[in-house]
Amino acid sequence: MSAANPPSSAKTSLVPPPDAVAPVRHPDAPAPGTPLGAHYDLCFGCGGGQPHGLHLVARAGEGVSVTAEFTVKPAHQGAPGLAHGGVLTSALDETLGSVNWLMHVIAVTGRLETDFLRPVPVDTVLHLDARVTAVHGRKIYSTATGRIGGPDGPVAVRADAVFIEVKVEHFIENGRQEEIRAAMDDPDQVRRARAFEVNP
Ligand SMILES: CCCCCCCCCCCC(=O)SCCNC(=O)CCNC(=O)[C@H](O)C(C)(C)COP(=O)(O)OP(=O)(O)OC[C@H]1O[C@@H](n2cnc3c(N)ncnc32)[C@H](O)[C@@H]1OP(=O)(O)O
Repeated sequence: MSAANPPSSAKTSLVPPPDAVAPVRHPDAPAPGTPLGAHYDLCFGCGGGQPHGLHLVARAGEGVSVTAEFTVKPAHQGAPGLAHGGVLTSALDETLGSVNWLMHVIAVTGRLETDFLRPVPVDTVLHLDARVTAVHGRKIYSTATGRIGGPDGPVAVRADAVFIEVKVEHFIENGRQEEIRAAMDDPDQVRRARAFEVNP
């Protein structure tokens, strides 16, 4: 194994360590049922201004959980008439990313493992559900499902993930300046806060 392709190890395990703690919903988190809106207008997952994006719509759930819907469009195909697996993983990633906001924590995906259980045809609405299961230091352990045929339909995809809490500097130091400036100037205060402040 080369250094450029390090092996996964216990450090990247998706199983929380024994001394992990339960996630805590921030007192100012939006009430269950409240739409979360996009954290960034050009986000591939949730941004309304991203013509090639998923336009996923997420809502706060109970505790540290969210629900979301994503409609598979013809642009999302892999096999003829079926959603591309990477697109479905993106929908899971976006849903899992949005749930961290209920703790008012900024975090990025460290590891994401997806199970594909059923094919998902074009025009299907994928009903997503994500929740944080445990927190250990900066590591946030979470899980998500995507169902078809309705919110209580069969599970088509599922994922487990570890997100890593980061400071806002993560984006400022690594992102492109023109997009960072545009996001900071966003007149939508909630969206600007979700992108750049932990405790607005
Ligand atoms: C503006 C929009 C806002 C809102 C943002 C919302 C965005 C939503 C979009 C969906 C989400 C995405 O796709 S986010 C984009 C995709 N992800 C990324 O680009 C992340 C790229 N990776 C990185 O930048 C880095 O590797 C980090 C930040 C993840 C970790 O680097 P670091 O900060 O130096 O931290 P490090 O010391 O290495 O590790 C800290 C702890 O995390 C553990 N850890 C580190 N990497 C992993 C890993 N892959 N899997 C498991 N665990 C890991 C370590 O073992 C350690 O545990 P211990 O020793 O403490 O026990």
